[in-house]
Amino acid sequence: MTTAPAAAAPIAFLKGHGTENDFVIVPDPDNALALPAAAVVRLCDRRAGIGGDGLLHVVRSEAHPDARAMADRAEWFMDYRNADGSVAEMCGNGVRVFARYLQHAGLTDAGDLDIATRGGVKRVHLDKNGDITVSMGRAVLPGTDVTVSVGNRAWPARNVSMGNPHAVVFVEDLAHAGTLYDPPAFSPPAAYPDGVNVEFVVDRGPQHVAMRVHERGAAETRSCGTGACAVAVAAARRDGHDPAATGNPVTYTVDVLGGRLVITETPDGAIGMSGPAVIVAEGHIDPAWLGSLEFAVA
Ligand SMILES: N[C@@H](CCC[C@H](N)C(=O)O)C(=O)O
Repeated sequence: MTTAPAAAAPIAFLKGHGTENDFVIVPDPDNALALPAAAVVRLCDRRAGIGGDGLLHVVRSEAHPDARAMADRAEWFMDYRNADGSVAEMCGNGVRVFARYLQHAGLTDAGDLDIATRGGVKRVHLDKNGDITVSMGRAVLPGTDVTVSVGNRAWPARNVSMGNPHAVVFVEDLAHAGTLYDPPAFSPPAAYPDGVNVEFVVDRGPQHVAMRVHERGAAETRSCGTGACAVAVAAARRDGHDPAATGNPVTYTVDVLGGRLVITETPDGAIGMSGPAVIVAEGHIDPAWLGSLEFAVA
């Protein structure tokens, strides 16, 4: 008598977004799933898969080699992947959606929690008004001269690191960024050896700007949290605001295509970002489809 092989267990997923920067969420506390880049690409595919700008792999820090050293400070690790399957150091909207997932799953209460990321441990506050605030750490502004170009237009850009790389460009009109299907060109190449997220920014009013973004590993998205922080700091320096020099915090409102983020930099250089984060759906991934993708259980 032959025995049929045991059917693979369905794999749970959720879908969420923060200011319409959207993510496939895959809870996997014990890090039992192998998530090769090809599987991430198909899961994030908006036609053949679930669809998302990126994927949030939810793993206990002690179960992931990239996070084990942070396990005493943060129980959960955001193993973040871009839609093209690449790994990124940090995702500001992602960490807020990650916190919303932990709350939704009953794994944390309203209040403060620490989340491990490849960009270090981030403190997240679940506000009573429904927004989520994340302490993003400090921006680094290397001061290198960078040029960004789209078509026959070129602009000087401000190089800002939020753990991941950004080029912030002030433009007269957001339409000048074009369709943003393709990554904007930049020079010199050595400024961003691993690629870059590019933000195009216009003024809306005092300490109020609007931006579009081309995200490394995803194309144009409707929001980017680390990008909004980079934009707020670049705009503040352009406008002559430096909290470290004056001792006063500075707040910028950053409008993105998918909503609004509020960014505050305090005199110690720490940057806080507030905005909404929503879980919109949950379900199960068909294991046969996953099998056809060679998406394997480790
Ligand atoms: N959307 C994110 C940033 C995600 C990573 C980025 N594409 C990169 O490769 O650095 C955010 O909200 O910060």
